[in-house]
Amino acid sequence: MQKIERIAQLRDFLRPHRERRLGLVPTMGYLHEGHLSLIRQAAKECEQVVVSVFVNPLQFGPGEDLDRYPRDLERDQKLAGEAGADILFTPGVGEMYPNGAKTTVRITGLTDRLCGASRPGHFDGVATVVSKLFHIVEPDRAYFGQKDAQQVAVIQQMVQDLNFPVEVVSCPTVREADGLAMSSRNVYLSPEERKQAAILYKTLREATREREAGRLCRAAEAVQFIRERLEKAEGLLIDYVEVLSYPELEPLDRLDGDRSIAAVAVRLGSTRLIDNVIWPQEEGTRCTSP
Ligand SMILES: Nc1ncnc2c1ncn2[C@@H]1O[C@H](COP(=O)(O)OP(=O)(O)OP(=O)(O)O)[C@@H](O)[C@H]1O
Ligand SMILES: CC(C)(CO)[C@@H](O)C(=O)[O-]
Ligand code: BAL
Repeated sequence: MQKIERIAQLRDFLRPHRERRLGLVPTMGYLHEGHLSLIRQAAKECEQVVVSVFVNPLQFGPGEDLDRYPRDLERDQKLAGEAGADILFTPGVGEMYPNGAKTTVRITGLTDRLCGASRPGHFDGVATVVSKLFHIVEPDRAYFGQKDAQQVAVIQQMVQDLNFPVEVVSCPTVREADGLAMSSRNVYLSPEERKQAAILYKTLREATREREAGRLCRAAEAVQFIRERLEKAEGLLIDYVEVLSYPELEPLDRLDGDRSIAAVAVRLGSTRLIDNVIWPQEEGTRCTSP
């Protein structure tokens, strides 16, 4: 496993191996089983795997947790290597944005809702850095987690619109034993908040069961069902609860037609957590540009 910090060095390293199928797993580091599942999937499908670790300042808003975002490159290198990564790409901010960030990639529409609405500019930052990573690495496949379902939809749209020759693979959300979606930010939770956090997936699962039993037929009913339960949880502040079409993220009436997403974002103390389920339930998707 090679750790590379410089873009030019990464390109030199990859150049002689361009005939090999190359997988990219973009991350912000502090790796956990969720990330490792993406790396293992990439290693299964690709002959060479690049994992990027870059805490991208562009996707953090003012007052967000850029400065305290957890970091441990040494541990990331060990875990990524064990999971099957060949290269850990760890550029600094100056390497990625030597001129500041004068060029921005913006996907409209899809980014108006959910985290796009509650974190203005977030997806501009994500799309900009992911398009840079696609240009730098030129992967055949790129792996993302369904935990960040809106991010997957946004990247798929970007790949189609900008004709990136890359297949976007979305992988199922990996969860703790009590159902909490793994996230680097879970380390911010106090022991009490950590217990409370299980309510997110518990509620989404209950809603899924109700929908499958035919007792939740409309998006508005599902939103109300989820909201009512989350509102009862002590110390938890709802950012959003939405049920939309997926991946279009358009408002929906009935739930028995198109694929939909039930997505939630909450605050527990100083920690913002997100989770979602896709209805009908599925195990990740694949999408290539036309
Ligand atoms: N629990 C998980 N299961 C599957 N994929 C995940 C999980 N958590 C993160 N990922 C995916 O890993 C990639 C890198 O995510 P990131 O480094 O932001 O991790 P994170 O744990 O989601 O951190 P954050 O706390 O910032 O949400 C993204 O594609 C993300 O969707
Ligand atoms: C895709 C990503 C690595 C871009 O910074 C980030 O948004 C993330 O970790 O999900
Ligand atoms: N996993 C999404 C990255 C972010 O929250 O900034």
